[in-house]
Amino acid sequence: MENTTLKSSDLNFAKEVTNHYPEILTDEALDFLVALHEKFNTQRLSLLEKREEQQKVFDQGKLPEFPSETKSIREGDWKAGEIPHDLKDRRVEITGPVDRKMIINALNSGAKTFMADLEDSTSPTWKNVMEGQQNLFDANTKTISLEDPKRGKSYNLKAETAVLLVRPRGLHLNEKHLLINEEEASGSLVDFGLYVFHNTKTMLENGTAPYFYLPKLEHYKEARWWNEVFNFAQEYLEVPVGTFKATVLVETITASFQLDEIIYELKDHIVGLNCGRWDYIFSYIKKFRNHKDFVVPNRDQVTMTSPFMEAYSKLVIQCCHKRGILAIGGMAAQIPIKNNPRANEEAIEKVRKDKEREVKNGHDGTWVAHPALVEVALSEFNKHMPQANQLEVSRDDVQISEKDLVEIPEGTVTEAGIRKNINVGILYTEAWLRGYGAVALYNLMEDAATAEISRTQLWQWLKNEVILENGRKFTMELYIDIFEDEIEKIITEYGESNIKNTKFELAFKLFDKLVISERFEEFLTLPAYKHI
Ligand SMILES: CC(=O)SCCNC(=O)CCNC(=O)[C@H](O)C(C)(C)COP(=O)(O)OP(=O)(O)OC[C@H]1O[C@@H](n2cnc3c(N)ncnc32)[C@H](O)[C@@H]1OP(=O)(O)O
Ligand SMILES: O=CC(=O)O
Ligand SMILES: [Mg+2]
Repeated sequence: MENTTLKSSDLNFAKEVTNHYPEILTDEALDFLVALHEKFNTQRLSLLEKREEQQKVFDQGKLPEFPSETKSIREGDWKAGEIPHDLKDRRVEITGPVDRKMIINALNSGAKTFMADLEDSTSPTWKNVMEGQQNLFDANTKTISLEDPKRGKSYNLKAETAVLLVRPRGLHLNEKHLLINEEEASGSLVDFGLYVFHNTKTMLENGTAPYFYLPKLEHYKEARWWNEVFNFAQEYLEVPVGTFKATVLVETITASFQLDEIIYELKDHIVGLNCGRWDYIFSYIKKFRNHKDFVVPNRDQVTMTSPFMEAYSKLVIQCCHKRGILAIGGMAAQIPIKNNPRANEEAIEKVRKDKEREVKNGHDGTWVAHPALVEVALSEFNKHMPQANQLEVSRDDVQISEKDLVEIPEGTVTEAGIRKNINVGILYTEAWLRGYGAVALYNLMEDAATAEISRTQLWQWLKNEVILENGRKFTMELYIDIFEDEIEKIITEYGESNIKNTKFELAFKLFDKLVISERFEEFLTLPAYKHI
């Protein structure tokens, strides 16, 4: 174990913390968080600064390139380490927040694996984060259960459950309720640290191990940081290097240019890459937002068959299989539609087609957002992939260039698209402020990544005063007109008196500021986090 100079007495709770969750925040666990913070927080902050420097380069009109300094890694003949037995077949992965009921439902859903999410689909209130850790602990000790007396329902684990993976928060998010040496802790390190501290022993006894999804990486040096965090934690907890496993989300445009490098940095721990399509679209718009003539059409016109999205997903498959790891697909946003069988059938058909495309392209697995979609995805993967995975599919036929990865999708920007972005963005922000990180809106799953697309598009269209399909220019005046109109609609729908019991007033202000500010906010959750 390494010597540290900070002690747990250097850790304080923010004054608004009233529940210290003594079973989760034990003295020993806090010592571990302090050690992680001391060793890795400064590096985390400097990686975030590097992101800002990179943005300045993009703002000058530059585009990403395959890095010259790592050519030998890209061209080298090497493979990542072994995939453990319980991660070899990941044909259907269900995802969802760390809510107690949803954890039980997801583990029982029939999916091969379950990604318990402290990121895109969790609003990181102190309660959500701490209770989430308790729920994960209870899931691993198989003691998790829940009674819902109002609905007369009991929730218990089935004999056979999905393999558990956990997604900690991204590097950009602080945990403001924990102050270490007067600095806010890192959300990533708190989520990761508490999880491995409390669960490693039990998981190893159960024949599995702590498995992670690592979100929003922008550079291979961020993968290196995570690798060092894994190594440090494994040594601290006295388990062998390579015990923990990671699947990295490829959900930033810059990561696509460094796939081999990311795998290489994490090669003792990595078992897969995943196409996080929603954040990827967000990142694409965000990074090139200041490029001349860069306009991405309405959100619903950007799909997995848009050339830049197709290029990226195929490159992920090719690169993963070359290095012996799994290429997991992404999330179709459709969820089951109650009380409208025809619309439901259409939604399910969209999911089916998406999964068919993924498996035929060579993906080894995919994501679903809802238990009722497990069967749809399973049957597509079973049909086209009878074996556990398709690592043998090399996709050497695919040649993806730097240009292919950034090709601007064709389409239109419409007033309806603007209205939808405002409406969905506000509804999501309001829910997030109340502690809900994933919601169903207009029969689609919305979470932080999809909401980011909405507000980033508005910012970018407004800044560039794009010409809409109807020939009008999207000026500030037009934005204000539409925004006020959309607010009116929400107020009418909810009723003046009900609005007072919601977070809409704050959501209106926050969302409007995100859109009209001269300075682009890197993540909408950063200003919103001040309010939860
Ligand atoms: C871009 C990305 O990062 S994608 C990954 C992150 N996002 C997600 O994981 C979103 C996951 N999905 C969800 O959170 C939910 O499906 C929502 C919020 C979209 C819709 O949830 P609901 O409105 O509760 O849906 P619905 O009423 O149809 O749920 C029916 C049942 O399924 C359960 N359920 C729904 N989705 C899930 C899920 N993902 N995992 C586990 N259980 C679920 C509900 O809890 C409910 O259970 P119950 O019958 O025992 O009460
Ligand atoms: O995290 C997944 C995404 O699509 O974003
Ligand atoms: Mg994401």
